[in-house]
Amino acid sequence: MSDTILRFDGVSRDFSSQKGFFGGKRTMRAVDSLTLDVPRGKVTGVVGESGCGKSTLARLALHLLKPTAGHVCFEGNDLAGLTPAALRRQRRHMQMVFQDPYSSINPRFTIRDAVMEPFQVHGVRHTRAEAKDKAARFLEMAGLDPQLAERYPQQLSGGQKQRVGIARALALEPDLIVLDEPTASLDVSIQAQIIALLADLKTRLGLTYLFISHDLGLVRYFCDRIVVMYLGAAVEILPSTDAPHRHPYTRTLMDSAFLPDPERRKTVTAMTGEIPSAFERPPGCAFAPRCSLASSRCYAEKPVLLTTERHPVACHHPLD
Ligand SMILES: Nc1ncnc2c1ncn2[C@@H]1O[C@H](COP(=O)(O)OP(=O)(O)OP(=O)(O)O)[C@@H](O)[C@H]1O
Repeated sequence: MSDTILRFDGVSRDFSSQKGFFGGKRTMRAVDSLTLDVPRGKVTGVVGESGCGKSTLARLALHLLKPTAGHVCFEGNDLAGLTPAALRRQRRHMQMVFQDPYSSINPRFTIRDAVMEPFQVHGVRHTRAEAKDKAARFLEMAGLDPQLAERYPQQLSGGQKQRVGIARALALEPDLIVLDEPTASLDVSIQAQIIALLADLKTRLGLTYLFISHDLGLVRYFCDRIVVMYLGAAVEILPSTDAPHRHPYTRTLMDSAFLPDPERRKTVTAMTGEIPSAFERPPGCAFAPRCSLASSRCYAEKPVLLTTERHPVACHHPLD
């Protein structure tokens, strides 16, 4: 079995939109030539400012979106090359937890129906009694009293709803779970409980997580490695949470986070300048207009993600 469960190989994703009332279509690149291995059994965090392509990456991972270019391979299989039936079989092994799990669930479903729905969608045959038993087991695994199964989502708190979202993701016994801002809409204390639950499930079930978040403190706490994205591209892949930041963007981003530990707290640096438009990408480094180290080369030549002696970084002038 390969150490890599999921691989993005030169993946790009474009979106088109109408330009003005009489204008033609114009295209923006939300994910740009991304090559990334997601190692089995680890938590890979994806961070970056709003609009940098994190959610698009999450959807590409599960083939909820098709890449415009490149390949997304799960367990070595290019998802775009699978028949619909084979893709459905693969999807059983890869699930997603959304920020708001109930945005995609029928509000007239009971909690039990919501947890059992993946069995129907994926054609997993169970008698009603077996399905009920399984739903109770997964609710318990997600830290919920199975007695809640008869209730409706609107009768649950935010944290309980997210636990139902997690139970639903577990129902098909996946290997990979993509977590797209799973705690972003929860209170801090509930957030901590959900993260503790996810950490426990990962150990117990040997899961792999792709964890999308804009919360840098949380990513540093929960993830084994961190992918830093900027305008659709991975600019640095930190192999551990204490690895030195070599891309000027990573350093500014990390320094702009508020750290609870006063020992580790640095002077907070605000990110200045605007992110270039994804409709009109600059020819060189997309971070150059905001970077104090930018040279003429940075404006002219796009840096590629190269594995230096330390770890992959896409910068002409990486920091020591
Ligand atoms: N379906 C779509 N149609 C057109 N543009 C889209 C679509 N989905 C995403 N985009 C655009 O792609 C870019 C990346 O969006 P994405 O949601 O992936 O970013 P993000 O990093 O997850 O942002 P946030 O943290 O705010 O959720 C944005 O400019 C967004 O407007």
